[in-house]
Amino acid sequence: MPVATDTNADSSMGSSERCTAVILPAAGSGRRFGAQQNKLFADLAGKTLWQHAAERLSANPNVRHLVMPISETDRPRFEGEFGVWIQERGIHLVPGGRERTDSVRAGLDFLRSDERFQDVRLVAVHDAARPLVSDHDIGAVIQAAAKIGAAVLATPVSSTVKRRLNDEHSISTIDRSDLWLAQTPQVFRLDWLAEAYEKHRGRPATDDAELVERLGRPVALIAGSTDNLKITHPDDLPLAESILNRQLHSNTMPHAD
Ligand SMILES: Nc1ccn([C@@H]2O[C@H](COP(=O)(O)OP(=O)(O)OP(=O)(O)O)[C@@H](O)[C@H]2O)c(=O)n1
Ligand SMILES: C[C@](O)(CO)[C@H](O)COP(=O)(O)O
Repeated sequence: MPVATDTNADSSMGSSERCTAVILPAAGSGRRFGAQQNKLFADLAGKTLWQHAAERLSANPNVRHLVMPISETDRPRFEGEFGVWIQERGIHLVPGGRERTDSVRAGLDFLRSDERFQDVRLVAVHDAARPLVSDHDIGAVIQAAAKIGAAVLATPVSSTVKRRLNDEHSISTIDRSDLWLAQTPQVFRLDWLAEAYEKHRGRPATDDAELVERLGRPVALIAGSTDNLKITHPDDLPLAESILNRQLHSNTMPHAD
């Protein structure tokens, strides 16, 4: 599969064909982060992680709707402490599920069940735990999906990859030359993602692209940035703070003439 690093999107494709709804899965438990609360409520430069993610996706001109699957445990906090913020941005809260795919399915079912969203052609699924995705990368993956039907952001593997065999001291090395680390947003034609979830019978999948791959559909790989990290472990938060400082600083630095 060729890797598109800069999509020359089909400019003839009108904005209506790129009308995008975002599903922002936020219903996880943050087990690996180890906090008392859902890691998505962690503070990053004065805003929570999920708010950074929601704002960045909403800033793309193709994004018309945002649906956020949440856990019922967190619902009082989302509706209380953040209720006005959510309402002002027209974010729709839906009950998430046990697995990430259950939460995405819930968001997808909500989009497909309501005529308010009949203009949607593309669905962008983005982890609420990825607060630092860039405008450029969001635009690139949406444009690629508008052209190809499906696209994911990813970064090439830059370290040697080892597989641990049965004996803990036995390992093997995997050829990394065509290996990429998938990120989100992952963007799909609505009908492709709907078909993928209709045919999904619970076989584990750690991302949504895998479900669309199982249909045999093309999925473009769009080279993204390592800045777009997923906050998974406690050490990821200070790393995100330094990345955000750099992003903010570079945006405000006067351009050298
Ligand atoms: N049942 C689930 C599981 C995950 N997610 C969301 O999917 C994204 C990526 O998942 P991950 O980073 O694994 O978050 P958690 O599942 O919360 O983390 P952990 O596996 O450590 O519990 C997160 O925004 C998370 O909230 C979700 O909406 N529903
Ligand atoms: C979807 C994803 O972010 C792509 O890398 C990743 O698979 C999510 O994994 P998680 O264990 O649900 O965080």
